[in-house]
Amino acid sequence: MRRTQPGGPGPRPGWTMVVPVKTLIAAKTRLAAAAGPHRAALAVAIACDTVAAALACPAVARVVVVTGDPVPAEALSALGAHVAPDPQAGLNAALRAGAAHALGLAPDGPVGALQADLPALRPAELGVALAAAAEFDQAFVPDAAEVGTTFYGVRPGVAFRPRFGGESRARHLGGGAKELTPDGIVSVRTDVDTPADLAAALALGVGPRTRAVVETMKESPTRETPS
Ligand SMILES: Nc1nc2c(ncn2[C@@H]2O[C@H](COP(=O)(O)OP(=O)(O)OP(=O)(O)O)[C@@H](O)[C@H]2O)c(=O)[nH]1
Ligand SMILES: C=C(OP(=O)(O)O)C(=O)O
Repeated sequence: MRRTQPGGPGPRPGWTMVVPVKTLIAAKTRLAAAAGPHRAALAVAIACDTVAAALACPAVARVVVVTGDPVPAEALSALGAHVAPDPQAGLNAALRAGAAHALGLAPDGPVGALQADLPALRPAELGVALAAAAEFDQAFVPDAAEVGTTFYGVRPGVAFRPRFGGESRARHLGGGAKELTPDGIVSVRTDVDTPADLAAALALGVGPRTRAVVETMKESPTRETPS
């Protein structure tokens, strides 16, 4: 989906959000025991709720999903995301490929990387984070545990240098990005990797797709989620 400025030609100014989505066979392994046969469906649902919330944020002009898997590619493209191929060289390479794709779509816009595992994401809270990020050349939002990162973004014209993976908060700080922890962005920081994270996101309120898969997990713990 390509949004245009009301009354004006060309792409709407605003953030291009790059969202990386792993091949499903390798996704959400820390939820394998909890999700059983629903693990892949849960990964897709979480990514869909994340992308739907990002697309509903007025500061976001478009979302570029980077994935090598046709299943999330189809589901996320149906929501209105662009899809770029995964170079299959790890998370940061995928994000850099997505950012290059983003610059092809909107050469003068800010570019952000957003994790795909934020099922409780609220568009207004993402808007607070993006407004704060726009004040700095490079900025990031640490995850709730203050170990990893859920968002990293750069102003137009600034080199996009994501340093995700493991203890990425420290690497983003070391790379000179401004850490953003304003009030009112808890949903931007609530990433879901473990069963405890999923419980925290459910307490906050997840999107409808994640909610539906979690309900199926409770009702049919051993039967695969119907597609
Ligand atoms: N396109 C792409 N996305 C990736 C890659 N590695 C990780 N991701 C995504 O980056 C985010 C963080 O990934 P991880 O925490 O490493 O993986 P996960 O599937 O969420 O969880 P675990 O399997 O439990 O580690 C998620 O949005 C993943 O889908 C990659 O090589 N390519
Ligand atoms: C990849 C990261 O996180 P996680 O593995 O916790 O999703 C990160 O925080 O950089």
